[in-house]
Amino acid sequence: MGDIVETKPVLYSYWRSSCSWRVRIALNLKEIPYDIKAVSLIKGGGEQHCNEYREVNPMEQVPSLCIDGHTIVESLNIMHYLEETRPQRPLMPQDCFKRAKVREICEVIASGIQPLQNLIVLIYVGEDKKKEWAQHWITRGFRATEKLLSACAGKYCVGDEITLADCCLVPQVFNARRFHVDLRPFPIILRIDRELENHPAFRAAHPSSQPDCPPEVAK
Ligand SMILES: O=C(O)/C=C\C(=O)CC(=O)CC(=O)O
Repeated sequence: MGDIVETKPVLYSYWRSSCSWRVRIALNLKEIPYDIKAVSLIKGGGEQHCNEYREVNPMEQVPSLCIDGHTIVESLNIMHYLEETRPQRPLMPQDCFKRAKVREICEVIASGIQPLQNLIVLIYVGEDKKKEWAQHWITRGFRATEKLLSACAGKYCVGDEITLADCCLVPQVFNARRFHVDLRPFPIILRIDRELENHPAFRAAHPSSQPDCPPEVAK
């Protein structure tokens, strides 16, 4: 035994946060055991805004991951760190062009869609307009995603292996349904989502399987 104490990673997570969900999928796929510290984004105006959590994540958002003695924020960054430090069950292809395709889908979702329908943005947009707003930006982004997937999808987003792109896609489809986006124009997105819905790593990461999921919503 050395004097390094291996502690389990801790994920600051909220059951319904699509960005926390991406990281939960990646951790599960790589079979990395972790503990969850639930941060309620709604209780008392949001626990993410309290002083203690701002020290963890100055953006006052989830997820944050404490791992290897460090705290890391931003979901894509966390997933790439996991990929670089835990090469088991790779979530990036070997081929450079395919890697670019994975990052492309991830960016379209994580930069081009999700931030526009994020809780802080919807609060700013206001109760009256928020549904139409979210539908507009998700539909616009999914049009691009569907087009990109038509060139690179196999069984999953990029080829026939599960990648970080799939970790981003599935939670965004859930959000689209939450805002009643018409998904019929997006058959490839729907097919990949269906392909993954019963995968154990995806099921275990689902909002309804989370310790902080309200009992009336949990399955
Ligand atoms: O209404 C709530 O329960 C509060 C927050 C969320 O679900 C999460 C988000 O707004 C961001 C997202 O996951 O895209």
